[in-house]
Order: sequence, then C-alpha cells, then structure tokens
Amino acid sequence: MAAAPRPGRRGRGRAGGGRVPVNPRSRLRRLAQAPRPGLKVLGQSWRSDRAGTAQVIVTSLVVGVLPACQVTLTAAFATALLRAAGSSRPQAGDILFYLGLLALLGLGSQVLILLQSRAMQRCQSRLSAHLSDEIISRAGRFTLSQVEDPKIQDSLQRAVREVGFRPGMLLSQLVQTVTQVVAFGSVGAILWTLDYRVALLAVLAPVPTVVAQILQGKRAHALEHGRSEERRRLTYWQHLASQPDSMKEVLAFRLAPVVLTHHRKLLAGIVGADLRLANRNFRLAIPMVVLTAALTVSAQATAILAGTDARHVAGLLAVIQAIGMLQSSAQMLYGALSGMYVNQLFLRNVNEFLAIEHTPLPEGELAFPEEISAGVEFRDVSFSYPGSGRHALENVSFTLKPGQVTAVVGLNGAGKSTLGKLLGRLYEPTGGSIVVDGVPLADFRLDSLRDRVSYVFQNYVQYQLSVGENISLGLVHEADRAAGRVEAAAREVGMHEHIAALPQGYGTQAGKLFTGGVEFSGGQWQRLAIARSMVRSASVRVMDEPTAALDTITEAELLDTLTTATAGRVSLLIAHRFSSVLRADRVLVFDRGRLVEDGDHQELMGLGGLYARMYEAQTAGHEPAAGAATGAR
Ligand SMILES: Nc1ncnc2c1ncn2[C@@H]1O[C@H](COP(=O)(O)OP(=O)(O)OP(=O)(O)O)[C@@H](O)[C@H]1O
Repeated sequence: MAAAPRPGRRGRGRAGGGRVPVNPRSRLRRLAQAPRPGLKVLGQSWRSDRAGTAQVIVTSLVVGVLPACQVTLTAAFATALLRAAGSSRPQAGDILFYLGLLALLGLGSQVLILLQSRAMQRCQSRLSAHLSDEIISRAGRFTLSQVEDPKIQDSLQRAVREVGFRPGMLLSQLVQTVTQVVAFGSVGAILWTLDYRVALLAVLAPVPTVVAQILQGKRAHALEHGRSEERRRLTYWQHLASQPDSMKEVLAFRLAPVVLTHHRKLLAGIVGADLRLANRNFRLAIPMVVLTAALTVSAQATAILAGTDARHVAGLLAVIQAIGMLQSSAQMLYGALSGMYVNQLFLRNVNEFLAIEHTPLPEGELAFPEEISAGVEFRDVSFSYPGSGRHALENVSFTLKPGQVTAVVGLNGAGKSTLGKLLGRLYEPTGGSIVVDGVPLADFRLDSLRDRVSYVFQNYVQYQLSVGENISLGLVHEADRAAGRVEAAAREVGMHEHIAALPQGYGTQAGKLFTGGVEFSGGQWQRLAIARSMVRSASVRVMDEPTAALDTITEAELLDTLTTATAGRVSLLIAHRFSSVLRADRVLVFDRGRLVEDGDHQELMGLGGLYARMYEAQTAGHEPAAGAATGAR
C-alpha cells in the first residue's frame, strides 16, 4: 500500500539507501551538472520572491566585474605614478583622479556586497519557508499506511533536517558561482594577455583542494543517508527524556539510566562514525593540500621570473594583483561549485521526499449522505496491515443500521479499532467492500466522506492549542463555525463550567507545553476529544473507547448523550466496559479478526459464547485472560 519512493531523474532512487556504482565519466558528468539543482533552486527562489531574486542576480553580476575594474584601475594608477615620477611637470591631477576612482570602487564594492547580502538573506529565508511549506503540505496528503512506513518517516526526517539551510546554501553558492565566473573570466582575460603560464598555474592551483572537498562532502552525505533511522532513534530517546508525557514514566519507573544507556550507545555509534570519517578526510586532504601549495608556489615563482622581465613596473603590478585575484576567484569558484555539488546531494533528500508518490485514494463524485437510510454494509471485508502476513479482519459481513447504536466488543487485538478506521477510509479493505446505502465508499468524494464520519479515537490527540480550538477543530470544514456550537458541545460533555472558570475561558492555552498553559486530567482531555467529535454534523460516528478515562458518574451522564440513537445516523461504539455495551441496540462480537457473534445483549447471553463469558468475567470483577475464550492467541 505504501508507495516506494520514485527513482530520481537518472533512475537512481536512493530512498531505500541502495547505492549504485558510478564510473568516473559519469562522475564528471554529474559534477558538470552541479549547477542544475542550483538553477532549480534559483527558479524556486524566483517563484517565492521575484524582487529579491532579481536584486541578487544583478548585484552578483556587478560584484563579478569589480576585480577586473580594480586591476585595470591599479595599472592605470601605476602608469600615472610612473609618468609623474618621470616628468618634470606636476601630475597630481591624474594621480588624484585614479586614487579617487579606486576609493570609489572600494566603497562601491562594500555597498554592493551589503546589498547583495541583504537580498540573499531575504531570498534564503523565503525559499526555505516555501520549501518547508511544500514538505508539510505533501506530508499531509499521505495515507495513514504511508505515514506508518519507517522508510517514509526516514525520508521525511531527512527532508525536514535539510530544508532549513541547504536550499539557502545552494542559492548562495550559485550566486557565488555567477559572481566568480564573471570575475574569473574578466581577470583571467587580463592576466592571459599579460602572462598565460601564470594564468594557467593560478587557475589549476586550487583544483586538488576542491576535489578533496567534493569527496569529503560525498562521504558525509553517504554517512548521513545511511544513518537516518539511527538519528530518528536518537531523537526518540531524547523525546522520552524531555517530554512531560513520557517523563512521568521515566521518573516513576526510574528509567533514566535506561534512557541514558540507549542515548549514549546511539551517540557512541554516531560519534565513532564521525571520527572515522574525519580521519579518512584528513588522510585525503593532506596530499591535496600539498599539491595545491606546490602549484601556488609555481605560479608565484613564474610570476616573479616574468616580473623581472617586465619592462614596466605598472605591468608587473597588474600581473601580481591579477594573480592574487585570479587565484582567489578560482578558489571561490571551485569552492562554490564543489559546495553546490555537495549541497545538491543533501538537497536530494528534500526532492526525494517530495517525489514520493502519494497514491491518492481513488474517489468518486458523490457527496456522502447527510442522513443514512439503508445502512452501512460490510460485505465480506478483509484487511491486513501493510507488511503484516496476518489478517486484522477476515471475511467480515454485517450491516450497521441508521438510528441504532452498535457496540463492538472483543478481546485485545480482535480488530475492533481497525474496523472503525476502515469506515473513514483511513485504511482500505484488502478484500470485500463497504457500502453506504448501496454505494461503495470509494464512490464518494473523500473530503465529503471524511466530513461526515466523525471519530473519538482510542488514542485521541491532546492539542497544545487553546481549549476552544480543541473543540472547534471539529468544525474547520463546516459552513457554520459559530462559537455557540463549540460551547454547546462543551456543555454536552460537562466541560463548559470548568472552561468558563479558566483565566481566558475558551481562549486558555491547553496543556503545559507552551507558556501559560493549563493542564487537564486524562478524563477532561477525553471529554474535549468527545466534544470535538460531537460538534461535527456526522452521519457516521465511530467512538473507540470514548469513556475509558471517565469517572463512573461522568461516564453515565455522557453515555446518555453518546448512545442516544439519532435517526439517519450510524453509531459504532467500540467498548470493553459493559456499562457502555449494555446501552447499545446491538452488539457485534469479534475474535481474532472474525465476527463471531451478533445480536442484542439478551440474545448473546443466551448463546453462552464469548460475549457471555466476557460479560460474566467483567461483572464478576475480572476479564478472561487473553486466549482463554478461544484457545491460545
Ligand atoms: N498500525 C498498525 N500496523 C500494523 N498492525 C496493526 C496496526 N494497528 C493494529 N495492528 C494489528 O492489528 C490487529 C488488530 O488491532 P486493533 O487495534 O484493531 O485491535 P483492537 O480489537 O482494537 O484491540 P484493543 O482492544 O487492544 O484496542 C492487532 O493484531 C494489531 O497488532
């Protein structure tokens, strides 16, 4: 069910971590293609901020021609100085003119660089926000099975990690490349006309260092890619040791040493791999640095020898300045190119995630009925979770009647919650079909279906938002979002008085995660979850252990509301407590994914089967051990 990540453009899907050997020629081709992801990022930047991107491009081009201007002006200045030295007439005007131009050039460069940097920061920030937005919006379109796939979790985690800074780095390196290509070309042309050998050596000198940088970047990328799950595990242990929900068990069970042991073990693995990489990188860098130094010295020596032959001091000055500029420009250019190459490797994590197919659920055009007339029918439905060889539900057939509350009971793992999730198409049956008033679920529009099927989940979410939002989230897609509906739902679950007494009433921050938050008891959180579900205009209501955390008096009060049959609405109540089950019109009994009994309380007691044993065990004060009903599980 979960889609495998799509292979990359060149057929090298890497989400699964598989590495394909690459020959040297294709390595070169890929290096030559390094600017392509940069150009893609430039396109994304353009879409997220046109004015900023235009500023960045213009300033980069202008900054690029500054070194050539400086070499030319320096030569002209030196010539004016020499002319002044050889002349009996005062030449102060010329000297001051060139001096002024040089000063203006220096000042102009600084201002341009500041402008470029401001525009760059603006673009980087907007670009990162734009891509982050895309990642989160994509993540929201996955099916539940995809979200539960560890490979997709790894991919998402890598994308989220890189999106904060890689696109910005790539953009800045692209701009650097543009600037340095212009600088390199213009200064190189000047130096070539002065001394081509020096020009060649100056250009070649940084190459070994840059090759080392590329190889190091590739190694870093391979290392990070291969340990995504390890990093997620580390984050998990950090979460256990820092979040209030898990900290209570960590403290009560004195689990801190266990957390620390796992945390240290994972960190030791990560640090060990980092150190091994650092040592490998060091061994690689040494010969490359030596080679770069040798080429630099050769360039300088050639320049000095050429300088001794130079007829004019001005020419010599221009050569010396141009060597320095060309070398630094070449170094920056190669650095930017290699940086782009490395960053695009990491940025692939983002693109790889964005390329994961969504396999959208097939859906029809029909609106889900506001009122159900014939019922919701399960026709020979089977379901297995992806990757599981077992049926969670097996050949299940029954009809849920409107205007009735149907309870679902069974031992742990019998498939009750799974059944509820199939109703809202959170999972798709692997066999059989579910039809509503004779129409298959897949023929309804998915948004319409989701709006009409309302849940109280067994593991409901405690939203760290305002108390009012904890309820009104149930209304986001409804035309009428009046505050009165939120308050009415709060009253129905008996929470209104409590909420009204809070410092900011319905606007009070719920939970302790953020400043000024107010913590609720487990039962109060559950009542908010029930209110969130009840506030919706649903024609199918799935309640999975909705009163598990409630005290008996509140439960009794709430059950009146929850089990009041509504005409045109199908209600499914998954429950272990018979205080709930007894209020249902009908009970479905599940055992290891199969529907084994179906009837009202009296009928099921008369059968003397699993239901009767569960009831007797509970009313006697204990439940049967797992497997006791039908053999070992
Ligand atoms: N997300 C999942 N991925 C894989 N298997 C799952 C998943 N959720 C449940 N299962 C498996 O499916 C089977 C049915 O689970 P389900 O949650 O429907 O049981 P249940 O009857 O609601 O149990 P309980 O009474 O404990 O809540 C179990 O064997 C469980 O291990």
